[in-house]
Amino acid sequence: MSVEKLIEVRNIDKYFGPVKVLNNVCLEIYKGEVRGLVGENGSGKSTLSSIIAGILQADGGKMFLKGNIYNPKSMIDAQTHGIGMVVQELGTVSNITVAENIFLGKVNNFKRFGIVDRKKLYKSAKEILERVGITDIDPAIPINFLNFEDRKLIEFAKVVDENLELLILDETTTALSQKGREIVYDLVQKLKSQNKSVLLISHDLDEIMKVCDTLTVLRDGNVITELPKQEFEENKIKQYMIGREIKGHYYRPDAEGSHEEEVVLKIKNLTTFRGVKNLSFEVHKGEILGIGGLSHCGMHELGRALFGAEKVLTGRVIHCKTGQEIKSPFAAMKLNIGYVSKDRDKESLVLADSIKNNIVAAGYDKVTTGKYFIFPKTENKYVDEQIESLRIKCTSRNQYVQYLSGGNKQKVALGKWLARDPDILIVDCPTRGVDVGVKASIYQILYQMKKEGKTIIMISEELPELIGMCDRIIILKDGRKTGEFKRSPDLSEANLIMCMI
Ligand SMILES: Nc1ncnc2c1ncn2[C@@H]1O[C@H](COP(=O)(O)OP(=O)(O)OP(=O)(O)O)[C@@H](O)[C@H]1O
Repeated sequence: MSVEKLIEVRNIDKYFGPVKVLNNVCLEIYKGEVRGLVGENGSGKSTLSSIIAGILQADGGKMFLKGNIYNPKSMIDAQTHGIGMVVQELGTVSNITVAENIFLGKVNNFKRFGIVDRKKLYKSAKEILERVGITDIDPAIPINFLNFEDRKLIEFAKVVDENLELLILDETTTALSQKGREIVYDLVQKLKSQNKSVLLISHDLDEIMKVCDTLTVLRDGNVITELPKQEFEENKIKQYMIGREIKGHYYRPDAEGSHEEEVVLKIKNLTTFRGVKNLSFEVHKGEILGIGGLSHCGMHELGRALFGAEKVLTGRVIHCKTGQEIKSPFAAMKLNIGYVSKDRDKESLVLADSIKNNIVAAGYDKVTTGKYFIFPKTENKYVDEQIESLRIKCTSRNQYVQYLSGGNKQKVALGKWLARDPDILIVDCPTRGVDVGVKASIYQILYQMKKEGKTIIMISEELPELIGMCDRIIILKDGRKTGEFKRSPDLSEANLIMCMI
């Protein structure tokens, strides 16, 4: 890290309507520095980084880039100044190719005699992909063919060009599996060695402590402290973030697995259109079953198939109590099965609607009195219980979900199903983007559900979460089961990884 200052953010204020979300924020990033930015959900991290990346404009304060006033009017303007950001949710455009996404707005540069030279376009895109370490994605395919993780990686390729001086990563790694994360960490190291800078937003404190040189903690829009690497200490950082100590167990406290005898779901020779290949297993009442693996292992498709939302080629998912086959989300919901998708903005939430309507959407039968009546009081209580227990940071239950921070959106996606109290809950990356305090509460809620005899199927890319919470873990590779582990104090990440690669 050099002593040359790249960017200085001085006394930045930001309001959304009457609400002040950044208050007099100051931040400096030096050349070759990897700076972490942490804070609770809704503390202002994305807002601050969006201002630096030209996506939002500040209401007060100044920014300087290499000593000169810096006031980007748009993301493209920021990029021409060497500042690129990978946003929290999907930043790619559907229905066009990977290459067209990479060269969005610049495809005309590949025109010869009025026609786009596709060969040249794909070749250039391939070079860019390789530059960031992505070798297995064909630039000519429509981006819709890729899963969430690969689409996220394409965004890296888009922002990392020779011009880049500061790369901002907003909660990107939690959307990635281990392989994707390694690509990102390698890239961060490469940029650092070239004296370029990185601003890394993450709720994964292990990652922050490993990757960053310095750290800024935000709370309620205020900078609480700045720490150099030698002062990084997990508990201290958590305390700065949430202003109190996290007491009790983070994961569940018991060391041995347990569940009832009763089998609630039977999966028989399941093969889906994408991902899953000839998979058979059973899930029990009162069990937390973990499903893990690398990004393309089929675990996300499996989650969708268990909820009847994925095209099944052969095999069956059977609800044992009724003997019914689960063939659609409607059938699954009638059997009191819930599902939280990894792709929360597209599959779990209606962004242009209120928190209240999103949470009630899965539970109309729970708030209806008699056959037809919904009393506002009952409905509001149903929603407010989730807002309180998950500490959803919002102006009111009527606030539109699109105006919530990423982590708070995730809480709404989860609250929608927790409120319904399902007998079987399938959660795909349940704590993605959620801060450490709420993460602990979510784990407690899931453990409590298990103790009440509910079944939870937890699909996760976070191995500590699987080890910490599950009674049993199934590992998939190329859509097939390659390992199965019972809960044990001796179980390590290395045991699981052996079956993943
Ligand atoms: N467009 C918007 N309109 C109104 N309020 C907004 C808007 N965008 C963000 N907010 C609010 O600003 C506050 C800060 O949000 P921000 O996304 O910066 O938080 P964050 O620290 O990045 O959170 P997370 O860890 O959950 O991603 C939140 O209370 C959020 O609801």
